[in-house]
Amino acid sequence: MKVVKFGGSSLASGRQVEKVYHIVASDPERRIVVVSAPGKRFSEDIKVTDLLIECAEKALRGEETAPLVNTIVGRYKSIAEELRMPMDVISRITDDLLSLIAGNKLNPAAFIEAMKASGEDNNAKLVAAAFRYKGLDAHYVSPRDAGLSVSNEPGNASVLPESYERLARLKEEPGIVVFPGFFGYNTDNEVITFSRSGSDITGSILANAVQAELYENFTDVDAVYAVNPHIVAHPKEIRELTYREMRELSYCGFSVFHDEALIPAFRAGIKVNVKNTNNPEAPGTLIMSTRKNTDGPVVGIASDDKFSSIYISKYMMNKEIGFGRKVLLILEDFGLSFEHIPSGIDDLTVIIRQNQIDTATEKKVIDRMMHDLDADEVRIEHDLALIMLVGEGMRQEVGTAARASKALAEAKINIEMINQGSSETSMMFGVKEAVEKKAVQALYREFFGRAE
Ligand SMILES: Nc1ncnc2c1ncn2[C@@H]1O[C@H](COP(=O)(O)OP(=O)(O)O)[C@@H](O)[C@H]1O
Ligand SMILES: N[C@@H](CC(=O)OP(=O)(O)O)C(=O)O
Repeated sequence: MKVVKFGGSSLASGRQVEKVYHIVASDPERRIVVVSAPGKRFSEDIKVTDLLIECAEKALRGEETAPLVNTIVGRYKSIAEELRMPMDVISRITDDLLSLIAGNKLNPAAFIEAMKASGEDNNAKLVAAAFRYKGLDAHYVSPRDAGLSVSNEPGNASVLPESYERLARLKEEPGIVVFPGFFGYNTDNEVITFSRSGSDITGSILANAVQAELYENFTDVDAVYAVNPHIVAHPKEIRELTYREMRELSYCGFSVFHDEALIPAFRAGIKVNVKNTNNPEAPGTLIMSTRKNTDGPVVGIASDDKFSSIYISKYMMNKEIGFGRKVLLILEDFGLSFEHIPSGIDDLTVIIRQNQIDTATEKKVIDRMMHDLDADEVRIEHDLALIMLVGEGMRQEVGTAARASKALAEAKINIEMINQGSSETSMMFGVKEAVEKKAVQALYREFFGRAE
């Protein structure tokens, strides 16, 4: 049995749903189909999830929502029309959306969650109806009925371990199960979503639960490329990746597969195959525990922006037992999670995601650090980009850092900081956001040669 997930780009129009139908119908092992909400049909288009968030916010402010409801329902309707399906499913989707909007708004976060999740929920109903209409024995299954319980963290849920045993029963379902991605239910039976792009996570959880032979993740590119195709045109396709490599890469910008979606598949030893809905014959990228390393030290280069660094300097810091603990305690008190902490003898830098800290908190953090740590200097800088060189092969090969630094120096890029992960499968370079693309392009040339 295979679990197959189709992203928003694969379900954005009737033509796309038609392709999805053929992919599912062509392999009887494709028995569990996880779907996202309809995504973008062209680059300026708006994802249904974003339309739903806007609609929920308007409803909370008491503003007119009818035009947005029309646009959202119109997205589903145009899919059904393109497929020449009966329209009864569209009436049910319209009723569902209208009753959600008219529903309880006492808890605004819960209201937004339910609206957001309806994108996937209604699309699963539509896709199941489309499959049936085209002759497949398919039916929608609700995450509530299937027992997908998640932590009570709106927009950032994690699956609860007890879900797996219940979800394993999906194996026994007759025909093809169409399951909405992106959300589960908390213990109070309220809808809670994963973080954005989280339908990948649902697919991985189901693959683990039913012990699938493969988790196929269908998107709109032929493979995971060695670098973001928006930064380097026609980059090299990656054939094989380890779970660890993919997690590092997706955490730092490879948006093609969600970093949190690796863990459930990894725990059950299920291979993940990233494939293209528009070119299903292409082999795609296989993600697994180990791979033959024939590609040199670096398999991929990822980058992400909007990081801040908190620089802390204190003479003789190296001798002060408990200094690191005090720094971490301050971060914890302010609810700040950190990404990296490169350190020297008398200083250390904490890298955090910028969206966690506003100007007022920034001042409080600096004051608290100056006071509690008795620091000589505490300074916060913003607008940093992190670039990750990733590859299991780096462990065996000497000189990767030197090659990377030389490539950046030749491109006249100043390196703000360097950090090598203790697993030795990744190396991080911090640069100013303004030179992020140039830096990634220089590193790509160094490790992969010119793009075709
Ligand atoms: N290294 C990479 N390899 C492939 N695609 C990438 C990479 N980095 C970023 N992307 C982007 O990820 C997109 C696919 O992810 P996403 O839009 O979330 O798809 P879906 O709608 O299928 O969930 C690609 O179209 C591409 O623009
Ligand atoms: N629709 C949700 C969840 C998701 O996974 O979408 P996509 O497969 O289009 O990335 C989002 O936009 O976040």
